[in-house]
Amino acid sequence: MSLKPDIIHLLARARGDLAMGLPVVLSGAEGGALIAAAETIEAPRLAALTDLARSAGAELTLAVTARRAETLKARAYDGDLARILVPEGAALTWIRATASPEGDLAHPMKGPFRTARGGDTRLHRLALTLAKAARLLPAALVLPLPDADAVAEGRAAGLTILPAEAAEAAMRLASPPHGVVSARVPLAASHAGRVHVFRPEDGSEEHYAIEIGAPPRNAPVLARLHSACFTGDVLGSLKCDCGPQLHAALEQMGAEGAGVLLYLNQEGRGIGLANKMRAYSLQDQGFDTVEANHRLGFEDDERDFRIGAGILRKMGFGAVRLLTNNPAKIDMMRRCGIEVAERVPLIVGETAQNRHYLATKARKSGHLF
Ligand SMILES: Nc1nc2c(ncn2[C@@H]2O[C@H](COP(=O)(O)OP(=O)(O)OP(=O)(O)O)[C@@H](O)[C@H]2O)c(=O)[nH]1
Ligand SMILES: [Zn+2]
Repeated sequence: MSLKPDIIHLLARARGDLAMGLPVVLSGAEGGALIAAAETIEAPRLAALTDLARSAGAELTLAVTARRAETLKARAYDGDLARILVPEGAALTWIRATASPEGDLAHPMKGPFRTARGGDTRLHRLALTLAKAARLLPAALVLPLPDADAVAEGRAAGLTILPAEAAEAAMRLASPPHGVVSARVPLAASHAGRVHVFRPEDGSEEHYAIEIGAPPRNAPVLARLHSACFTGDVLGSLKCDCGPQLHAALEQMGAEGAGVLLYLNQEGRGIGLANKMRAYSLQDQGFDTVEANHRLGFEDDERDFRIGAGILRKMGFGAVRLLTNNPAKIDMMRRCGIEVAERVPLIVGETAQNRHYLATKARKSGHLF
């Protein structure tokens, strides 16, 4: 048996390396690229990357999503992304300010930015996918490596070498979490509570299922797919309706005697807590929840609902009565092969502070209130 890591392990290493400011080598058919996350790279490694670019005569670019490019008024010739040319001698502050909207209003005239046009953008796209998977800002420095020798230098320096094609294929696949353990937990909403812990094969966050009673597997189960919201669920934030929705769903399951609530660690609709807090800062500058996501470079919703569907199936549920106001969740469940026999509305927790947030969800995301 080989002890070598496979592509799933290498992907987990790549996410960890990027999160800690280490570059990663993406290897292609011939050469590849050296990539680093704009949010975490520090000055000495940026200097090393710039030196390498200069000595190799290669163009260092900052890949950003088309959403971020729109805010920066940078031309996105590549559809969903733009490759901003990093000017000679650009400092770390330039990289960070281009990647992050924190200072956009204070310094509105950042550009003009020059962007690359033509050529292969595959590795840039993969770099952005990896940055998002590491819950970082979606912006990555990309330095093309001309040949196998350059890739070998990265290996010699101890960097993670990620075969690009295999990585793309592996990231497209859903990684169904497997059940690790379950135990009885009596809850205020029901004494017949049981918490199951699920662990994805790809080394990403664990997810939880809270089973109330003993719902039969051959009938639609009262179900809630709840995405983690540290501020709402734990702190009782008034900016959203998550906490009241969490408790109301459990209470309804307790009252009916059966149900399943999936607690999915997809904080901030899949962008992570740090990025959600960045979005909250933008909301304090007057942007709504969707605009804030876009200015950061994200789509409205970055969650992968295949995870929730996979957990339901692992638990033996094929049909649900889904507690939600979000029609996209119903569509996603159906597309993932879970029958939605009924939508059960879950309208609780409106406050003076979240009225605007809920109105935006209704107007822009089609929520049914
Ligand atoms: N990015 C971002 N995420 C937010 C914001 N406010 C709340 N969230 C997150 O949004 C998610 C809310 O998820 P859900 O409770 O599943 O809500 P939903 O998709 O609106 O659908 P239903 O509640 O089922 O109707 C949680 O992960 C929160 O952390 C925000 O302003 N920006
Ligand atoms: Zn919330």
